[in-house]
Amino acid sequence: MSLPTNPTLCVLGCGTMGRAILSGILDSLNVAPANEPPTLIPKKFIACVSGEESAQRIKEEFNDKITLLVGNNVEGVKEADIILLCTKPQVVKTILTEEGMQKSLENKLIISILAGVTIDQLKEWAPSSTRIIRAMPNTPCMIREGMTVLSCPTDCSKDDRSFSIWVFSTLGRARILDEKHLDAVTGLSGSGPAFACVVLEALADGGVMMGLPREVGLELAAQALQGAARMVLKTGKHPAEIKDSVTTPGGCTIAGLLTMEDGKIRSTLARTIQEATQVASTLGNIQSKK
Ligand SMILES: NC(=O)C1=CN([C@@H]2O[C@H](COP(=O)(O)OP(=O)(O)OC[C@H]3O[C@@H](n4cnc5c(N)ncnc54)[C@H](OP(=O)(O)O)[C@@H]3O)[C@@H](O)[C@H]2O)C=CC1
Ligand SMILES: O=C(O)[C@@H]1CCC=N1
Repeated sequence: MSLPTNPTLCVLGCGTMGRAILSGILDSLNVAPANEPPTLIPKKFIACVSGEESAQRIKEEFNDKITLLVGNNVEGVKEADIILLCTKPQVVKTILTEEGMQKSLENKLIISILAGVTIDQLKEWAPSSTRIIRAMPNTPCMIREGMTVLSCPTDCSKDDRSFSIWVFSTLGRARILDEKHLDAVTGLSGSGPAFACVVLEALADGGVMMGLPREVGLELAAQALQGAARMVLKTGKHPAEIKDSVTTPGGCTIAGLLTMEDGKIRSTLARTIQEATQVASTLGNIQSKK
C-alpha cells in the first residue's frame, strides 16, 4: 500500500514527545529545505489524547494548526494515513485492541516511539495489513537537535522508510539500525538528555561552590558540554584527543580529571546506560488491563 503525496499524520498520545515531534515537524515546514525536498509532505495533523489537561496544553501550543481529538482514538486513526504512536508503553495494547480500531488501522503505517515495545508485539495487536516502523527519538527533537534511531522491517515500502527518515531528520539527526539495538539506543540516546542534565547541573554546582552566580554556572556548563559534543560530531575526533588537547602538563585540567577518575565517573556513567538499557527492554512486558 503506498502513501498519498500529502499524508495525514495522527499523533496518538500527544504528551512530551508527541508535542516535541509535532512542533519540530510544523517548524520544519515553515523553512526552506536545506537538501532535496521530500516527496511526501504531511498537510493535515491530528493529535489524540485522553484527558482534558493534555488537551488544554495542546490547544495552547498548536491552536488551529492541528485537529485535536479527546477520547476518540478510533476516529483519529481512521482519518490518518500515518499514525505516530507516542503513548506510554503500558497502554498500547488496550489502545490498539479497542473496538473499531482494527478496521481504522487497515493498510496504515504506524511509527512507534514506545520504549521496549517490539515490532513483533505491535504486529500481534494490529491487523496484518498494518506496516510498522519503530523509532527511538529524544526530547531535543523539540528544538530540532534530536537524535533518532529507526528500525524498518522489510515489509515497509520505500515511501514508508523515506517518509519516516525525513520526519526525524527534520528534528535533528536520524539513522537506521537493526531492532536488536533499540533497547541500548533507548538507554543511551532516549534517556541521555536526562543523564547529560545531571552532569551539567553538577558542573554548574561546582562553579557555584567556587563563587559563580548560578545562571553563569549553568551557561558555562551547558556551553562547555555543547562545545565539546559539537567538536566530536564536527571533527570526528576521538573524545580522548579533545580531552588531551585541554590538558596542560602540571595544569588544572589534569588535577580535575584525576578527581573525576577517583569518583569512578566512567564506570558510573557506563553502568547507568547498562541499567537503563536493561529496564528499557522490559517496558513493553507490562500491559495495563483497562
Ligand atoms: N520522554 C522521553 O524523553 C522519551 C519518551 N519516549 C517514549 O515516548 C512515549 C511517550 O512518552 P512521553 O511523551 O514522555 O509521555 P507523556 O505521558 O508525556 O505522553 C503520553 C501521552 O499519551 C496520552 N495518552 C495516554 N493514554 C491515552 C489513551 N488511552 N488514548 C490517547 N492518548 C493517551 C497522554 O494524554 P492524557 O494524559 O490526556 O491521557 C499523553 O498525551 C513513551 O512510550 C516513551 O517510552 C521515547 C523517547 C524519549
Ligand atoms: O524513561 C523512559 O522510559 C523514556 C524512554 C526514553 C526516555 N524516556
